[in-house]
Amino acid sequence: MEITFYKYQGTGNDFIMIDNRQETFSKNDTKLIAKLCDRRFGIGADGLILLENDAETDFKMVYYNSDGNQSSMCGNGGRCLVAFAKQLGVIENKTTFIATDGLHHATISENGIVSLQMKDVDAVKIEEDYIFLDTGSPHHVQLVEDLKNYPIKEKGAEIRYGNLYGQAGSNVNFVHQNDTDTFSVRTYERGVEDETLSCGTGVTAVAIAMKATGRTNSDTIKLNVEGGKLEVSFIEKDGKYTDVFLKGPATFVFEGTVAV
Ligand SMILES: N[C@@H](CCC[C@H](N)C(=O)O)C(=O)O
Repeated sequence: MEITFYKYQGTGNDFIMIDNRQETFSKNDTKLIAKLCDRRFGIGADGLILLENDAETDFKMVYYNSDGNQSSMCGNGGRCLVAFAKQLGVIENKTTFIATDGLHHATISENGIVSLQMKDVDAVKIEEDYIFLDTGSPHHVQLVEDLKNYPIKEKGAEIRYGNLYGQAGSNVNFVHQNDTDTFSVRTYERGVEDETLSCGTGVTAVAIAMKATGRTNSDTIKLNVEGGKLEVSFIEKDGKYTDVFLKGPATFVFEGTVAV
């Protein structure tokens, strides 16, 4: 059997997109999904995303990490899925879709910039040397001195598999402040078990964490990631974050078919 797939990337976080509105894809085949994401034996990607029909919204998002397991919300993947939905003709320039963490509203510009509304954040756990919050996926955030040379995979895995986060683990974001409203971020991603070039829920967590700890007074924050630039904006009132938007490019790379 052959399946048609579309490869997208959002600031270097890359995904296999599949139109599963006919529900023909083997959704529970963890080994197949991991093989499709494998960068030597498969197509290669940080994750795989299914676009499915939904009775109440434009479409449903189903997200898998490259380990083949279904996971929590993917911000860059959500942005790429909006662009994919437009390419398929499912939407024009705005949409509401459902994902594992609830409803998401989004717009896409003519030049492929997607602004995705993320879930509200009511709880930010501030510790002495790190911050933890959930932006649709769990994120550990900590500032480091020399981000450029920091051992991301080694230190990220220590935290991800350490005692802090138990069986579920967490994504881990290492941060450097560049100026009053700009930060550089490198992310170790749970379920990829390596550094990715960008993580959308991760930079959203960093932006909120930097506001919550007084590192910035801005409500629109620029994030430099290894694969490009993203922007996060929000409304903060009494430690609650609403109208949270993740904005940046979502790019179609190629279309193909693969034997499964
Ligand atoms: N790259 C994603 C995050 C995907 C989910 C994450 N790896 C997890 O399992 O929590 C993003 O852009 O948010």
